[in-house]
Amino acid sequence: MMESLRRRFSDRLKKINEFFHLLRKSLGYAPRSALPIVLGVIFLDSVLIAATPLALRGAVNELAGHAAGLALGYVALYVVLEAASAGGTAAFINRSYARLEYGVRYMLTTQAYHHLLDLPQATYLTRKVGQLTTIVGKGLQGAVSVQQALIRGLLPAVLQVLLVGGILFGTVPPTIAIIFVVFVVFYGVIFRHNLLLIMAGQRECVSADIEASALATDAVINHETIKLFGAGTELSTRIDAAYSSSRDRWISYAGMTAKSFGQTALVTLTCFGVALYLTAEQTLRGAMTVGGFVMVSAYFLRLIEPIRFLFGGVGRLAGGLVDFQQLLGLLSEPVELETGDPVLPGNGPLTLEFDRVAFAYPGRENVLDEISFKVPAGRAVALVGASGAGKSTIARLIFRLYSPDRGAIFVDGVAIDRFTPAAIRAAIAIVPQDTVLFHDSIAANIGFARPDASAAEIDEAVCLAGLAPLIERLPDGLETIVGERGLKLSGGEKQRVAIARAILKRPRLFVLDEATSALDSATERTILDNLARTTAGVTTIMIAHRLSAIRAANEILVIDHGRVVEQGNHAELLVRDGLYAHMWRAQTEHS
Ligand SMILES: Nc1ncnc2c1ncn2[C@@H]1O[C@H](COP(=O)(O)OP(=O)(O)OP(=O)(O)O)[C@@H](O)[C@H]1O
Repeated sequence: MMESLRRRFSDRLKKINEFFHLLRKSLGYAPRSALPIVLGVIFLDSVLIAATPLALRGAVNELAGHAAGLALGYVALYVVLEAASAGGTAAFINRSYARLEYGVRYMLTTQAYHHLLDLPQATYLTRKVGQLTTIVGKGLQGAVSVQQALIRGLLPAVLQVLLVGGILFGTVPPTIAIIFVVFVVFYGVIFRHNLLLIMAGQRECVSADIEASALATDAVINHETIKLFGAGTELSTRIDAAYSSSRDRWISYAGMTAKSFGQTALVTLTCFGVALYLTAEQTLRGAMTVGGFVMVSAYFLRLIEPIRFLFGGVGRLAGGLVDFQQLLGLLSEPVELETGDPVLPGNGPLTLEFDRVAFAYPGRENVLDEISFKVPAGRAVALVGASGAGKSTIARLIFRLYSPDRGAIFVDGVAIDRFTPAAIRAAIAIVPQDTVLFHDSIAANIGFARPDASAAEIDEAVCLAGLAPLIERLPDGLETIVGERGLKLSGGEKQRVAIARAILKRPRLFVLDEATSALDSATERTILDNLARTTAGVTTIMIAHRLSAIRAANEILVIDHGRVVEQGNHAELLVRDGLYAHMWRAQTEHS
Protein backbone atom coordinates (compact mmCIF):
# COMPACT_ATOMS: atom_id res chain seq x y z
CA MET A 1 0.00 0.00 0.00
CA MET A 2 2.72 2.45 1.11
CA GLU A 3 4.87 1.31 -1.77
CA SER A 4 2.11 1.92 -4.34
CA LEU A 5 1.39 5.36 -2.84
CA ARG A 6 5.08 6.19 -2.99
CA ARG A 7 5.25 5.04 -6.62
CA ARG A 8 2.17 7.07 -7.55
CA PHE A 9 3.61 10.10 -5.83
CA SER A 10 6.96 9.78 -7.58
CA ASP A 11 5.19 9.23 -10.96
CA ARG A 12 3.20 12.40 -10.41
CA LEU A 13 6.33 14.27 -9.41
CA LYS A 14 8.09 13.06 -12.55
CA LYS A 15 5.20 14.24 -14.73
CA ILE A 16 5.11 17.64 -13.05
CA ASN A 17 8.87 17.99 -13.47
CA GLU A 18 8.54 17.05 -17.12
CA PHE A 19 5.79 19.62 -17.53
CA PHE A 20 7.90 22.42 -16.03
CA HIS A 21 10.91 21.32 -18.01
CA LEU A 22 8.89 21.75 -21.22
CA LEU A 23 7.60 25.13 -20.11
CA ARG A 24 11.14 26.32 -19.40
CA LYS A 25 12.32 24.97 -22.75
CA SER A 26 9.55 26.72 -24.67
CA LEU A 27 10.42 30.00 -22.98
CA GLY A 28 14.04 29.46 -23.94
CA TYR A 29 13.12 30.13 -27.58
CA ALA A 30 11.62 33.55 -26.83
CA PRO A 31 13.73 36.45 -28.08
CA ARG A 32 15.35 38.09 -25.08
CA SER A 33 14.38 41.65 -25.98
CA ALA A 34 10.70 40.84 -26.60
CA LEU A 35 9.96 38.85 -23.45
CA PRO A 36 10.49 41.60 -20.79
CA ILE A 37 8.33 44.05 -22.79
CA VAL A 38 5.47 41.56 -23.08
CA LEU A 39 5.72 40.64 -19.41
CA GLY A 40 5.80 44.30 -18.37
CA VAL A 41 2.70 45.17 -20.41
CA ILE A 42 0.82 42.12 -19.13
CA PHE A 43 1.64 43.14 -15.56
CA LEU A 44 0.40 46.69 -16.21
CA ASP A 45 -2.75 45.32 -17.86
CA SER A 46 -3.45 43.07 -14.85
CA VAL A 47 -3.08 46.00 -12.46
CA LEU A 48 -5.53 48.06 -14.56
CA ILE A 49 -7.99 45.19 -14.72
CA ALA A 50 -7.75 44.63 -10.96
CA ALA A 51 -8.21 48.35 -10.19
CA THR A 52 -11.24 48.91 -12.46
CA PRO A 53 -13.90 47.26 -10.17
CA LEU A 54 -12.58 49.41 -7.29
CA ALA A 55 -13.43 52.54 -9.31
CA LEU A 56 -16.80 50.98 -10.19
CA ARG A 57 -17.51 50.37 -6.52
CA GLY A 58 -16.67 54.01 -5.73
CA ALA A 59 -18.91 55.24 -8.55
CA VAL A 60 -21.90 53.08 -7.46
CA ASN A 61 -21.54 54.04 -3.80
CA GLU A 62 -21.20 57.77 -4.52
CA LEU A 63 -24.12 57.61 -6.97
CA ALA A 64 -26.21 55.86 -4.29
CA GLY A 65 -25.18 58.59 -1.81
CA HIS A 66 -25.96 61.32 -4.42
CA ALA A 67 -22.44 62.77 -4.08
CA ALA A 68 -22.41 64.13 -7.65
CA GLY A 69 -18.85 65.48 -7.76
CA LEU A 70 -17.17 62.36 -6.33
CA ALA A 71 -19.47 60.08 -8.32
CA LEU A 72 -18.47 61.77 -11.59
CA GLY A 73 -14.81 61.55 -10.58
CA TYR A 74 -15.13 57.77 -9.99
CA VAL A 75 -17.08 57.32 -13.23
CA ALA A 76 -14.32 59.18 -15.09
CA LEU A 77 -11.65 57.04 -13.38
CA TYR A 78 -13.64 53.90 -14.22
CA VAL A 79 -13.88 54.91 -17.89
CA VAL A 80 -10.17 55.80 -18.06
CA LEU A 81 -9.10 52.49 -16.46
CA GLU A 82 -11.43 50.49 -18.70
CA ALA A 83 -10.23 52.34 -21.81
CA ALA A 84 -6.55 52.05 -20.82
CA SER A 85 -6.89 48.31 -20.38
CA ALA A 86 -9.26 47.48 -23.27
CA GLY A 87 -7.73 49.88 -25.78
CA GLY A 88 -4.18 50.75 -24.75
CA THR A 89 -2.54 47.81 -23.04
CA ALA A 90 -4.54 45.18 -24.94
CA ALA A 91 -3.37 46.64 -28.29
CA PHE A 92 0.19 46.94 -27.02
CA ILE A 93 0.15 43.35 -25.77
CA ASN A 94 -0.95 42.18 -29.24
CA ARG A 95 1.80 44.15 -30.92
CA SER A 96 4.63 43.16 -28.58
CA TYR A 97 3.36 39.59 -28.42
CA ALA A 98 3.59 39.31 -32.23
CA ARG A 99 7.33 40.10 -32.00
CA LEU A 100 7.68 37.38 -29.42
CA GLU A 101 5.63 34.78 -31.30
CA TYR A 102 7.27 35.32 -34.67
CA GLY A 103 10.66 35.42 -32.98
CA VAL A 104 9.99 31.98 -31.50
CA ARG A 105 8.73 30.68 -34.85
CA TYR A 106 11.88 31.92 -36.59
CA MET A 107 14.31 30.57 -33.99
CA LEU A 108 12.66 27.19 -33.77
CA THR A 109 12.09 26.67 -37.51
CA THR A 110 15.66 27.54 -38.45
CA GLN A 111 17.10 25.49 -35.60
CA ALA A 112 14.89 22.51 -36.50
CA TYR A 113 15.84 22.54 -40.19
CA HIS A 114 19.56 23.05 -39.45
CA HIS A 115 19.29 20.11 -37.10
CA LEU A 116 17.52 17.92 -39.68
CA LEU A 117 20.29 18.65 -42.18
CA ASP A 118 22.94 17.75 -39.60
CA LEU A 119 21.39 14.43 -38.59
CA PRO A 120 23.44 11.39 -39.56
CA GLN A 121 22.51 9.42 -42.66
CA ALA A 122 21.39 6.49 -40.49
CA THR A 123 18.56 8.60 -39.00
CA TYR A 124 17.02 9.12 -42.42
CA LEU A 125 17.07 5.42 -43.13
CA THR A 126 14.88 4.68 -40.12
CA ARG A 127 12.40 7.59 -40.45
CA LYS A 128 9.99 8.69 -43.13
CA VAL A 129 10.45 12.20 -44.50
CA GLY A 130 6.76 12.96 -43.84
CA GLN A 131 7.26 11.95 -40.22
CA LEU A 132 10.14 14.39 -39.77
CA THR A 133 8.41 17.34 -41.45
CA THR A 134 5.19 16.70 -39.50
CA ILE A 135 7.12 16.64 -36.23
CA VAL A 136 8.73 19.97 -37.13
CA GLY A 137 5.47 21.60 -38.27
CA LYS A 138 3.39 20.42 -35.34
CA GLY A 139 6.18 21.02 -32.83
CA LEU A 140 6.52 24.59 -33.99
CA GLN A 141 2.81 25.19 -33.64
CA GLY A 142 2.96 23.42 -30.28
CA ALA A 143 5.67 25.72 -28.95
CA VAL A 144 3.61 28.73 -30.04
CA SER A 145 0.49 27.32 -28.33
CA VAL A 146 2.46 26.65 -25.14
CA GLN A 147 3.74 30.22 -25.10
CA GLN A 148 0.30 31.58 -25.84
CA ALA A 149 -1.38 29.54 -23.11
CA LEU A 150 1.36 30.54 -20.70
CA ILE A 151 1.88 34.18 -21.45
CA ARG A 152 -1.63 35.14 -22.49
CA GLY A 153 -3.53 32.65 -20.33
CA LEU A 154 -1.77 31.37 -17.25
CA LEU A 155 0.33 34.42 -16.41
CA PRO A 156 -2.48 37.05 -16.52
CA ALA A 157 -4.78 34.61 -14.69
CA VAL A 158 -2.24 34.11 -11.89
CA LEU A 159 -1.46 37.83 -11.66
CA GLN A 160 -5.13 38.73 -11.55
CA VAL A 161 -5.91 36.02 -9.02
CA LEU A 162 -3.16 37.37 -6.73
CA LEU A 163 -4.17 41.02 -7.17
CA VAL A 164 -7.90 40.36 -6.86
CA GLY A 165 -7.30 38.05 -3.89
CA GLY A 166 -5.33 40.81 -2.15
CA ILE A 167 -8.01 43.41 -2.90
CA LEU A 168 -10.87 41.16 -1.78
CA PHE A 169 -9.18 40.31 1.52
CA GLY A 170 -8.72 44.05 2.14
CA THR A 171 -12.21 45.17 1.11
CA VAL A 172 -14.88 42.49 1.72
CA PRO A 173 -15.78 40.23 4.65
CA PRO A 174 -13.43 37.21 4.99
CA THR A 175 -16.16 34.60 4.17
CA ILE A 176 -16.49 36.01 0.66
CA ALA A 177 -12.75 36.26 0.20
CA ILE A 178 -12.49 32.62 1.38
CA ILE A 179 -14.99 31.53 -1.33
CA PHE A 180 -12.63 33.11 -3.77
CA VAL A 181 -9.70 31.12 -2.36
CA VAL A 182 -11.76 27.88 -2.48
CA PHE A 183 -12.60 28.65 -6.07
CA VAL A 184 -8.94 29.18 -7.02
CA VAL A 185 -7.78 26.03 -5.18
CA PHE A 186 -10.50 23.82 -6.73
CA TYR A 187 -9.80 25.32 -10.05
CA GLY A 188 -6.08 24.69 -9.73
CA VAL A 189 -6.56 21.05 -8.71
CA ILE A 190 -8.92 20.32 -11.60
CA PHE A 191 -6.71 22.19 -14.01
CA ARG A 192 -3.64 20.17 -13.12
CA HIS A 193 -5.49 16.84 -13.09
CA ASN A 194 -7.07 17.52 -16.47
CA LEU A 195 -3.90 18.83 -18.00
CA LEU A 196 -2.07 15.57 -17.27
CA LEU A 197 -4.99 13.47 -18.54
CA ILE A 198 -5.42 15.56 -21.65
CA MET A 199 -1.70 15.47 -22.37
CA ALA A 200 -1.80 11.67 -22.32
CA GLY A 201 -4.81 11.69 -24.70
CA GLN A 202 -3.13 14.19 -26.98
CA ARG A 203 0.01 12.11 -27.14
CA GLU A 204 -1.97 9.25 -28.68
CA CYS A 205 -3.71 11.56 -31.15
CA VAL A 206 -0.45 13.18 -32.20
CA SER A 207 1.33 9.91 -32.84
CA ALA A 208 -1.67 8.73 -34.92
CA ASP A 209 -1.46 12.00 -36.88
CA ILE A 210 2.26 11.66 -37.48
CA GLU A 211 1.89 8.07 -38.64
CA ALA A 212 -0.92 8.98 -41.03
CA SER A 213 0.81 11.96 -42.53
CA ALA A 214 4.11 10.05 -42.87
CA LEU A 215 2.24 7.37 -44.83
CA ALA A 216 0.48 9.93 -47.02
CA THR A 217 3.68 11.92 -47.73
CA ASP A 218 5.54 8.73 -48.58
CA ALA A 219 2.75 7.81 -51.00
CA VAL A 220 2.85 11.24 -52.66
CA ILE A 221 6.65 11.06 -53.00
CA ASN A 222 6.32 7.63 -54.63
CA HIS A 223 3.28 8.51 -56.75
CA GLU A 224 4.93 7.33 -59.98
CA THR A 225 5.77 3.88 -58.60
CA ILE A 226 2.24 3.61 -57.18
CA LYS A 227 0.78 4.38 -60.62
CA LEU A 228 3.11 1.98 -62.39
CA PHE A 229 2.10 -0.85 -60.08
CA GLY A 230 -1.57 0.08 -60.01
CA ALA A 231 -1.33 0.28 -56.24
CA GLY A 232 -3.43 3.46 -55.88
CA THR A 233 -6.45 1.70 -54.34
CA GLU A 234 -4.35 -0.25 -51.88
CA LEU A 235 -2.49 2.90 -50.79
CA SER A 236 -5.72 4.91 -50.56
CA THR A 237 -7.19 2.22 -48.31
CA ARG A 238 -4.15 2.34 -46.03
CA ILE A 239 -4.25 6.15 -45.92
CA ASP A 240 -8.00 6.01 -45.12
CA ALA A 241 -7.35 3.55 -42.29
CA ALA A 242 -4.53 5.68 -40.84
CA TYR A 243 -6.57 8.89 -40.95
CA SER A 244 -9.71 7.23 -39.61
CA SER A 245 -7.74 5.96 -36.62
CA SER A 246 -6.47 9.51 -36.07
CA ARG A 247 -10.04 10.89 -36.45
CA ASP A 248 -11.43 8.42 -33.88
CA ARG A 249 -8.75 9.29 -31.38
CA TRP A 250 -9.40 13.01 -31.81
CA ILE A 251 -13.13 12.49 -31.32
CA SER A 252 -12.65 10.58 -28.08
CA TYR A 253 -10.11 13.22 -27.04
CA ALA A 254 -12.72 15.94 -27.68
CA GLY A 255 -15.08 14.04 -25.33
CA MET A 256 -12.39 14.08 -22.68
CA THR A 257 -11.79 17.84 -22.99
CA ALA A 258 -15.56 18.54 -22.96
CA LYS A 259 -15.82 16.62 -19.68
CA SER A 260 -12.97 18.64 -18.22
CA PHE A 261 -14.54 21.86 -19.45
CA GLY A 262 -17.84 20.86 -17.83
CA GLN A 263 -16.16 20.17 -14.49
CA THR A 264 -14.45 23.54 -14.41
CA ALA A 265 -17.61 25.37 -15.52
CA LEU A 266 -19.45 23.70 -12.63
CA VAL A 267 -16.83 24.79 -10.10
CA THR A 268 -16.80 28.34 -11.49
CA LEU A 269 -20.57 28.73 -11.50
CA THR A 270 -21.00 27.21 -8.03
CA CYS A 271 -18.39 29.49 -6.49
CA PHE A 272 -19.75 32.49 -8.39
CA GLY A 273 -23.29 31.70 -7.20
CA VAL A 274 -22.27 31.18 -3.56
CA ALA A 275 -20.11 34.33 -3.52
CA LEU A 276 -22.88 36.49 -4.99
CA TYR A 277 -25.47 35.02 -2.64
CA LEU A 278 -23.27 35.76 0.39
CA THR A 279 -22.44 39.24 -0.91
CA ALA A 280 -26.14 39.99 -1.51
CA GLU A 281 -26.94 38.79 1.99
CA GLN A 282 -24.20 40.96 3.54
CA THR A 283 -25.39 43.94 1.47
CA LEU A 284 -29.00 43.46 2.65
CA ARG A 285 -27.75 43.24 6.25
CA GLY A 286 -25.87 46.47 5.70
CA ALA A 287 -22.45 44.86 6.24
CA MET A 288 -21.52 45.75 2.66
CA THR A 289 -22.35 48.59 0.32
CA VAL A 290 -24.16 48.17 -3.00
CA GLY A 291 -20.91 49.28 -4.58
CA GLY A 292 -19.19 46.37 -2.79
CA PHE A 293 -21.75 43.94 -4.29
CA VAL A 294 -21.17 45.32 -7.77
CA MET A 295 -17.40 45.10 -7.22
CA VAL A 296 -17.45 41.43 -6.11
CA SER A 297 -19.64 40.50 -9.05
CA ALA A 298 -17.32 42.44 -11.41
CA TYR A 299 -14.27 40.63 -9.97
CA PHE A 300 -15.79 37.19 -10.49
CA LEU A 301 -16.90 38.11 -13.99
CA ARG A 302 -13.49 39.51 -14.80
CA LEU A 303 -11.75 36.43 -13.47
CA ILE A 304 -13.95 34.17 -15.53
CA GLU A 305 -12.46 35.63 -18.71
CA PRO A 306 -8.76 34.75 -18.16
CA ILE A 307 -9.86 31.53 -16.49
CA ARG A 308 -12.01 30.60 -19.47
CA PHE A 309 -9.07 31.38 -21.70
CA LEU A 310 -6.99 29.14 -19.51
CA PHE A 311 -9.53 26.31 -19.56
CA GLY A 312 -10.24 26.68 -23.22
CA GLY A 313 -6.48 26.67 -23.53
CA VAL A 314 -5.94 23.44 -21.56
CA GLY A 315 -6.40 21.44 -24.72
CA ARG A 316 -4.19 23.80 -26.66
CA LEU A 317 -1.59 23.82 -23.90
CA ALA A 318 -1.66 20.04 -23.55
CA GLY A 319 -1.55 19.53 -27.30
CA GLY A 320 1.16 22.12 -27.65
CA LEU A 321 3.26 20.48 -24.97
CA VAL A 322 2.96 17.07 -26.60
CA ASP A 323 3.82 18.38 -30.08
CA PHE A 324 6.64 20.47 -28.70
CA GLN A 325 7.93 17.47 -26.75
CA GLN A 326 8.12 15.46 -29.99
CA LEU A 327 10.09 18.26 -31.63
CA LEU A 328 12.41 18.54 -28.63
CA GLY A 329 12.96 14.77 -28.90
CA LEU A 330 13.97 15.23 -32.52
CA LEU A 331 16.20 18.19 -31.66
CA SER A 332 17.96 16.14 -29.01
CA GLU A 333 18.86 13.35 -31.44
CA PRO A 334 22.63 13.42 -31.88
CA VAL A 335 23.90 15.15 -35.00
CA GLU A 336 26.99 14.18 -36.97
CA LEU A 337 30.07 14.93 -34.93
CA GLU A 338 31.86 17.96 -36.31
CA THR A 339 35.01 17.48 -34.29
CA GLY A 340 38.39 17.44 -35.99
CA ASP A 341 40.38 19.57 -38.34
CA PRO A 342 38.02 21.63 -40.55
CA VAL A 343 40.39 21.63 -43.57
CA LEU A 344 42.47 19.03 -45.31
CA PRO A 345 46.07 20.17 -45.76
CA GLY A 346 47.43 20.71 -49.31
CA ASN A 347 45.41 21.00 -52.48
CA GLY A 348 46.64 18.30 -54.84
CA PRO A 349 45.14 14.89 -55.53
CA LEU A 350 44.67 12.78 -52.40
CA THR A 351 46.07 9.38 -51.59
CA LEU A 352 43.49 7.06 -50.10
CA GLU A 353 44.12 4.00 -48.01
CA PHE A 354 41.82 1.44 -46.39
CA ASP A 355 43.57 -0.51 -43.66
CA ARG A 356 41.78 -3.68 -42.57
CA VAL A 357 38.41 -1.94 -42.54
CA ALA A 358 35.43 -3.90 -41.24
CA PHE A 359 31.91 -2.53 -41.24
CA ALA A 360 28.34 -3.70 -40.68
CA TYR A 361 25.14 -1.64 -40.98
CA PRO A 362 23.26 -1.52 -37.68
CA GLY A 363 21.57 -4.85 -37.04
CA ARG A 364 23.10 -6.48 -40.14
CA GLU A 365 26.00 -8.86 -40.79
CA ASN A 366 29.44 -7.58 -41.79
CA VAL A 367 29.36 -5.94 -45.23
CA LEU A 368 33.07 -5.21 -45.32
CA ASP A 369 35.53 -7.63 -43.82
CA GLU A 370 39.15 -6.59 -43.36
CA ILE A 371 39.26 -4.54 -46.57
CA SER A 372 42.73 -3.14 -47.34
CA PHE A 373 43.82 -1.23 -50.43
CA LYS A 374 45.73 1.88 -51.37
CA VAL A 375 45.07 4.40 -54.14
CA PRO A 376 48.14 6.55 -54.82
CA ALA A 377 47.60 10.25 -55.57
CA GLY A 378 46.38 10.86 -59.10
CA ARG A 379 45.71 7.19 -59.92
CA ALA A 380 42.42 5.58 -60.95
CA VAL A 381 41.32 2.48 -59.10
CA ALA A 382 38.21 0.52 -60.01
CA LEU A 383 36.04 -1.52 -57.65
CA VAL A 384 34.12 -4.34 -59.26
CA GLY A 385 32.13 -7.22 -57.90
CA ALA A 386 28.71 -8.74 -57.65
CA SER A 387 25.69 -6.71 -56.62
CA GLY A 388 25.64 -6.30 -52.84
CA ALA A 389 29.37 -7.04 -52.52
CA GLY A 390 29.93 -3.79 -50.60
CA LYS A 391 31.27 -1.39 -53.27
CA SER A 392 28.95 1.57 -52.53
CA THR A 393 29.49 0.98 -48.83
CA ILE A 394 33.19 1.70 -49.41
CA ALA A 395 32.18 5.04 -50.99
CA ARG A 396 29.88 5.87 -48.02
CA LEU A 397 32.75 5.22 -45.60
CA ILE A 398 35.06 7.49 -47.60
CA PHE A 399 32.42 10.24 -47.29
CA ARG A 400 32.13 9.55 -43.55
CA LEU A 401 28.41 8.88 -43.85
CA TYR A 402 29.29 5.92 -41.61
CA SER A 403 32.41 5.03 -39.62
CA PRO A 404 34.26 1.71 -39.81
CA ASP A 405 33.70 -0.70 -36.93
CA ARG A 406 37.33 -1.75 -37.10
CA GLY A 407 40.40 -0.65 -39.05
CA ALA A 408 41.02 2.84 -40.40
CA ILE A 409 40.80 4.95 -43.55
CA PHE A 410 43.56 7.43 -44.37
CA VAL A 411 43.77 10.40 -46.75
CA ASP A 412 47.28 11.64 -47.46
CA GLY A 413 48.41 9.36 -44.64
CA VAL A 414 46.12 10.92 -41.98
CA ALA A 415 43.16 9.02 -40.49
CA ILE A 416 39.95 10.57 -41.87
CA ASP A 417 38.36 10.80 -38.46
CA ARG A 418 40.99 13.43 -37.65
CA PHE A 419 39.03 15.73 -40.01
CA THR A 420 35.44 16.92 -39.80
CA PRO A 421 33.03 15.17 -42.20
CA ALA A 422 32.55 18.56 -43.90
CA ALA A 423 36.31 18.87 -44.53
CA ILE A 424 36.43 15.41 -46.12
CA ARG A 425 33.32 16.03 -48.23
CA ALA A 426 34.63 19.37 -49.46
CA ALA A 427 37.60 17.58 -51.04
CA ILE A 428 35.67 14.75 -52.71
CA ALA A 429 33.04 14.65 -55.43
CA ILE A 430 30.74 11.75 -56.15
CA VAL A 431 28.57 10.76 -59.04
CA PRO A 432 26.16 8.55 -57.11
CA GLN A 433 24.44 5.41 -58.26
CA ASP A 434 21.01 7.05 -58.04
CA THR A 435 20.93 10.71 -58.90
CA VAL A 436 18.27 12.72 -57.11
CA LEU A 437 17.96 16.35 -58.17
CA PHE A 438 16.49 19.42 -56.48
CA HIS A 439 13.23 20.79 -57.87
CA ASP A 440 15.15 23.66 -59.46
CA SER A 441 16.86 24.61 -62.74
CA ILE A 442 19.56 22.48 -64.37
CA ALA A 443 22.00 25.37 -63.77
CA ALA A 444 21.16 25.46 -60.06
CA ASN A 445 21.49 21.69 -59.77
CA ILE A 446 24.96 21.79 -61.33
CA GLY A 447 26.09 25.02 -59.61
CA PHE A 448 25.07 23.56 -56.25
CA ALA A 449 28.50 21.84 -56.18
CA ARG A 450 30.30 25.19 -56.16
CA PRO A 451 28.10 28.25 -55.59
CA ASP A 452 30.92 30.61 -56.65
CA ALA A 453 31.34 28.95 -60.09
CA SER A 454 31.06 31.29 -63.09
CA ALA A 455 28.62 30.73 -65.96
CA ALA A 456 31.57 29.82 -68.19
CA GLU A 457 32.67 27.11 -65.73
CA ILE A 458 29.14 25.69 -65.62
CA ASP A 459 29.06 25.68 -69.46
CA GLU A 460 32.37 23.84 -69.53
CA ALA A 461 31.10 21.20 -67.06
CA VAL A 462 27.93 20.86 -69.16
CA CYS A 463 30.02 20.17 -72.30
CA LEU A 464 32.31 17.67 -70.58
CA ALA A 465 29.31 15.80 -69.16
CA GLY A 466 27.78 15.55 -72.65
CA LEU A 467 24.78 17.68 -71.69
CA ALA A 468 25.23 20.40 -74.34
CA PRO A 469 22.91 18.84 -76.98
CA LEU A 470 20.12 18.48 -74.40
CA ILE A 471 20.51 22.06 -73.17
CA GLU A 472 20.34 23.33 -76.78
CA ARG A 473 17.11 21.41 -77.35
CA LEU A 474 15.35 22.71 -74.25
CA PRO A 475 13.46 26.02 -74.73
CA ASP A 476 14.67 27.30 -71.38
CA GLY A 477 18.16 25.81 -71.75
CA LEU A 478 20.06 25.68 -68.49
CA GLU A 479 17.17 27.40 -66.73
CA THR A 480 14.85 24.43 -67.33
CA ILE A 481 13.24 23.27 -64.12
CA VAL A 482 13.88 19.55 -63.65
CA GLY A 483 10.77 18.73 -61.57
CA GLU A 484 10.46 16.96 -58.25
CA ARG A 485 13.66 14.93 -57.70
CA GLY A 486 14.52 15.49 -61.38
CA LEU A 487 11.52 13.58 -62.72
CA LYS A 488 11.39 15.64 -65.93
CA LEU A 489 14.77 14.28 -67.05
CA SER A 490 15.62 10.80 -68.27
CA GLY A 491 17.80 8.57 -66.12
CA GLY A 492 20.82 9.18 -68.40
CA GLU A 493 20.22 12.96 -68.41
CA LYS A 494 20.04 13.05 -64.65
CA GLN A 495 23.24 11.07 -64.48
CA ARG A 496 24.96 13.60 -66.77
CA VAL A 497 23.77 16.47 -64.54
CA ALA A 498 25.40 14.61 -61.64
CA ILE A 499 28.60 14.19 -63.68
CA ALA A 500 28.63 17.93 -64.55
CA ARG A 501 28.10 18.76 -60.88
CA ALA A 502 31.03 16.56 -59.83
CA ILE A 503 33.30 17.98 -62.55
CA LEU A 504 32.43 21.54 -61.48
CA LYS A 505 33.46 20.81 -57.92
CA ARG A 506 37.11 20.26 -59.01
CA PRO A 507 37.67 17.70 -56.27
CA ARG A 508 40.89 16.12 -55.05
CA LEU A 509 39.25 12.70 -55.21
CA PHE A 510 36.52 11.54 -57.59
CA VAL A 511 34.16 8.72 -56.66
CA LEU A 512 32.23 7.52 -59.69
CA ASP A 513 29.64 5.00 -58.48
CA GLU A 514 28.12 3.50 -61.62
CA ALA A 515 28.50 6.99 -63.12
CA THR A 516 27.61 5.94 -66.66
CA SER A 517 25.33 2.97 -66.02
CA ALA A 518 22.23 4.71 -67.40
CA LEU A 519 23.88 5.78 -70.67
CA ASP A 520 23.89 4.10 -74.06
CA SER A 521 27.27 2.69 -75.12
CA ALA A 522 28.11 5.53 -77.55
CA THR A 523 27.31 8.28 -75.02
CA GLU A 524 29.12 6.33 -72.32
CA ARG A 525 32.25 6.13 -74.50
CA THR A 526 32.24 9.91 -75.15
CA ILE A 527 31.65 10.76 -71.51
CA LEU A 528 34.24 8.28 -70.28
CA ASP A 529 36.79 9.93 -72.62
CA ASN A 530 35.80 13.36 -71.25
CA LEU A 531 35.93 12.07 -67.70
CA ALA A 532 39.34 10.52 -68.33
CA ARG A 533 40.55 13.95 -69.46
CA THR A 534 38.88 15.72 -66.54
CA THR A 535 40.03 13.27 -63.92
CA ALA A 536 43.54 12.91 -65.33
CA GLY A 537 45.86 13.57 -62.44
CA VAL A 538 42.99 13.45 -59.92
CA THR A 539 42.68 10.39 -57.70
CA THR A 540 39.64 8.45 -58.87
CA ILE A 541 37.64 5.53 -57.53
CA MET A 542 35.41 3.99 -60.15
CA ILE A 543 32.67 1.54 -59.32
CA ALA A 544 31.07 -0.24 -62.25
CA HIS A 545 29.29 -3.37 -63.29
CA ARG A 546 29.98 -2.79 -66.97
CA LEU A 547 33.65 -3.76 -67.02
CA SER A 548 34.25 -1.96 -70.34
CA ALA A 549 33.81 1.28 -68.33
CA ILE A 550 36.75 0.59 -66.04
CA ARG A 551 39.14 -1.51 -68.05
CA ALA A 552 41.51 1.47 -68.41
CA ALA A 553 41.85 1.89 -64.64
CA ASN A 554 45.40 1.70 -63.25
CA GLU A 555 44.26 -0.94 -60.85
CA ILE A 556 41.12 -3.02 -60.44
CA LEU A 557 40.02 -4.45 -57.10
CA VAL A 558 37.58 -7.33 -57.22
CA ILE A 559 35.33 -7.27 -54.16
CA ASP A 560 33.53 -10.39 -53.05
CA HIS A 561 31.57 -10.66 -49.82
CA GLY A 562 33.25 -7.61 -48.39
CA ARG A 563 36.81 -8.66 -49.16
CA VAL A 564 39.33 -7.80 -51.90
CA VAL A 565 39.76 -11.15 -53.64
CA GLU A 566 41.75 -10.05 -56.71
CA GLN A 567 43.84 -7.05 -57.56
CA GLY A 568 45.67 -5.94 -60.72
CA ASN A 569 45.13 -4.20 -64.04
CA HIS A 570 42.76 -5.48 -66.70
CA ALA A 571 45.39 -7.53 -68.56
CA GLU A 572 46.84 -9.02 -65.38
CA LEU A 573 43.44 -10.04 -64.10
CA LEU A 574 42.55 -11.71 -67.39
CA VAL A 575 45.76 -13.70 -67.25
CA ARG A 576 44.99 -14.69 -63.69
CA ASP A 577 41.75 -16.25 -64.95
CA GLY A 578 39.86 -15.74 -61.69
CA LEU A 579 36.57 -14.03 -60.80
CA TYR A 580 37.32 -10.92 -62.90
CA ALA A 581 38.18 -12.95 -66.00
CA HIS A 582 34.98 -14.90 -65.47
CA MET A 583 32.92 -11.69 -65.21
CA TRP A 584 34.65 -10.22 -68.28
CA ARG A 585 33.95 -13.30 -70.38
CA ALA A 586 30.33 -13.33 -69.21
CA GLN A 587 29.89 -9.72 -70.32
CA THR A 588 31.80 -9.85 -73.62
CA GLU A 589 30.27 -13.16 -74.69
CA HIS A 590 26.80 -11.71 -74.36
CA SER A 591 27.57 -8.48 -76.21
N1 LIG B 1 21.67 1.50 -45.08
C1 LIG B 1 21.80 0.18 -45.08
N2 LIG B 1 21.37 -0.53 -44.04
C2 LIG B 1 21.50 -1.86 -44.01
N3 LIG B 1 22.06 -2.56 -44.98
C3 LIG B 1 22.50 -1.92 -46.08
C4 LIG B 1 22.39 -0.51 -46.19
N4 LIG B 1 22.90 -0.12 -47.37
C5 LIG B 1 23.34 -1.26 -47.98
N5 LIG B 1 23.10 -2.33 -47.21
C6 LIG B 1 23.44 -3.72 -47.48
O1 LIG B 1 24.85 -3.80 -47.57
C7 LIG B 1 25.26 -4.67 -48.59
C8 LIG B 1 26.26 -3.95 -49.52
O2 LIG B 1 25.58 -2.88 -50.15
P1 LIG B 1 26.32 -1.93 -51.19
O3 LIG B 1 25.37 -0.90 -51.60
O4 LIG B 1 27.63 -1.54 -50.65
O5 LIG B 1 26.57 -3.00 -52.37
P2 LIG B 1 27.17 -2.76 -53.81
O6 LIG B 1 28.33 -3.68 -53.95
O7 LIG B 1 27.42 -1.33 -54.05
O8 LIG B 1 25.93 -3.29 -54.67
P3 LIG B 1 25.42 -2.80 -56.10
O9 LIG B 1 26.45 -3.22 -57.09
O10 LIG B 1 24.15 -3.57 -56.27
O11 LIG B 1 25.23 -1.35 -56.02
C9 LIG B 1 24.00 -5.12 -49.30
O12 LIG B 1 23.71 -6.43 -48.84
C10 LIG B 1 22.93 -4.17 -48.84
O13 LIG B 1 21.68 -4.81 -48.70
